[in-house]
Amino acid sequence: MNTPETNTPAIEISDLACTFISGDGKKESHYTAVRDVNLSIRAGEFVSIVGPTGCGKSTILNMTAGLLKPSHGTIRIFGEPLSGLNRRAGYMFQAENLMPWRSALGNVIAGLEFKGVKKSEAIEKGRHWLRRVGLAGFEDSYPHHLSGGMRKRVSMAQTLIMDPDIILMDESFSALDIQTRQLMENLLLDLWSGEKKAVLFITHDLDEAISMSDRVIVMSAGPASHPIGEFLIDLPRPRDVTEVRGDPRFVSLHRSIWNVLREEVLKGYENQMQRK
Ligand SMILES: Nc1ncnc2c1ncn2[C@@H]1O[C@H](COP(=O)(O)OP(=O)(O)OP(=O)(O)O)[C@@H](O)[C@H]1O
Repeated sequence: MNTPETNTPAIEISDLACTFISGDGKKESHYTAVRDVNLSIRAGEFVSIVGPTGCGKSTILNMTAGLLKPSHGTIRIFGEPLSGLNRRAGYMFQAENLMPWRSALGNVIAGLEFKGVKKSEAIEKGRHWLRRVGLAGFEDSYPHHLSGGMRKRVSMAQTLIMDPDIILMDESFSALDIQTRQLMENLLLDLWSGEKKAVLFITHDLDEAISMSDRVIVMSAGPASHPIGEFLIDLPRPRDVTEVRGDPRFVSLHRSIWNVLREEVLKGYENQMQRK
């Protein structure tokens, strides 16, 4: 039987808007990046947001992380209105966020140490998570001795060791070469299938979105960007992100989503050029 907690959406975004105000006080300019955003993500669901460049994907993610305050609307996390940092979420950015002066193990356990977990317990958990991301034996290596893919694995362990109910990922793998990227995507799916966290995944890459997600949301071009399409990805799991791309259903989903996305991408470029 489901508990009330599992029936409640992990993330519920209602009438969300974000207007950026810039200027020096004498001359202000307002830019509404997103408006009328409504989105609900179940516990354990993997949802990707795709959209043209500058449509506000990161803005939505930052508001869901509690790093940016909405200008309008509400975000509920497991039913509770979000105010301040989203403490039920772990966040993985595109950029490197490892501390260069700490070893791989030191980086992985930093969050637990900050929370006051006993050192011996944190180390045991850290070793366990490094093993799970395929980095057993690299506990004492420093970030500058690790490849980009290995550093990403450390970041993943660093996020998952905190056991968040929600994982927020912003273009997390886009800086990696294609082979490493697909390895990381499969690793993430593998870990996710065991842990069943809610994942909100932002990407430019439609193939990546389809191959990983339960649902793909398409955003309109900005300003005042909002979801304009929602596609259920009914591909069987477990999935291999490379193999699934050859599935005829993948190809037909790709075509349907791209039909909606293509026009927005063109509009997005035009709008960006006009703002220059
Ligand atoms: N602090 C800010 N002040 C003013 N405008 C901003 C600010 N942050 C973002 N914007 C604008 O808001 C819009 C949405 O930005 P955001 O980074 O969320 O888009 P995105 O979809 O994640 O972009 P990309 O796909 O290129 O990463 C963009 O046009 C951006 O220029």
